Amino acid sequence: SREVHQKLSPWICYRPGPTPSVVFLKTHRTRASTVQNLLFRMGERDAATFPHQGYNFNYPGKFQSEFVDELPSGSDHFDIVMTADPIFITILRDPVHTFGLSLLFYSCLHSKNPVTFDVGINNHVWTSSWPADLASLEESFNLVMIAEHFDETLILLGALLNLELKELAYVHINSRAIKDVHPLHDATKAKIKAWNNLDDWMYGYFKEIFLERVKQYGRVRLQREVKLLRASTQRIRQKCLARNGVPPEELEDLVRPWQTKSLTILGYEVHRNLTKQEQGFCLRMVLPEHQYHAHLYYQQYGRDMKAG
Ligand SMILES: Nc1ncnc2c1ncn2[C@@H]1O[C@H](COP(=O)(O)OS(=O)(=O)O)[C@@H](OP(=O)(O)O)[C@H]1O
Repeated sequence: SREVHQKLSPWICYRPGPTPSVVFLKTHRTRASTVQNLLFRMGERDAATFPHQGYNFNYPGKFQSEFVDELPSGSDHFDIVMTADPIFITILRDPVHTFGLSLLFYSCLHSKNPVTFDVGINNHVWTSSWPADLASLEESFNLVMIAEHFDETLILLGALLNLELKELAYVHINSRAIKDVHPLHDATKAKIKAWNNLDDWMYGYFKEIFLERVKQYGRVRLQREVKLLRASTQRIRQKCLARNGVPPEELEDLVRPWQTKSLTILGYEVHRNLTKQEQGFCLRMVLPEHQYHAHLYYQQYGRDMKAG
């Protein structure tokens, strides 16, 4: 909205050079909002165009380029959805941890193999086309991040998109309040795994590929860079954050995450004694996704996003 936009506008710093075109497939409860936040920051840096259709492109319907119905003047669907050689990225997490959470979050969610559904392959039963489907997914995606190795995959993302350490700094977006975190018993974990056998299989497949990528990159080099990333992120968090894990009622509208009926989602408060430039950076790092969408929309179209 205009208000969000006005509070955020001082930060923009375009970077010269070619700007990559990126497609990020956002899976559910996989730490994807945290990745999305840094991709939004990168897009702003590059004055990129973002497609919008509400907040979620009609999910759980399939994505269609026609959804991107409001285009900046002078562009057409082809420009926006099909730019040459986009970089495809997604993130997966062990289904044991995402499954129950997804159901709590989205009552409309497909109840079996929700992540397989998210990536667009048959999520009901194993069919003989499954191995080929996975292979073609692997071919389509330049990087499948693995949430359990978040910082390691972030380094791979940084290498792919040519991002600096500062641009990879993050806070955990969409964290649940501790009262809403219930550890699972082993028997429940086994049941979830069996119920979501396709998600589990896909996760295992891409985890192997990730480990292979790590080998190619160089384990020692990766660990060294992860250490640097953690130190830099730590410094940035100290500089930016006045408070972590703040309940919604104590946050101003700008930084209050969207809440669900069953879960409390926590947010962050940014220090007040920052320069305008620093404040622009720090606010963006903690900005919940709805506010960030609204800001990008306003920036692109010069008007507020329609409700709904
Ligand atoms: N970097 C990093 N490390 C560890 N955990 C992280 C990280 N980033 C996000 N999170 C946790 O990811 C959960 C939210 O996932 P999503 O952003 O995919 O959720 S959503 O579907 O978009 O709502 C949510 O998990 P829970 O707090 O367990 O619910 C976030 O706290």
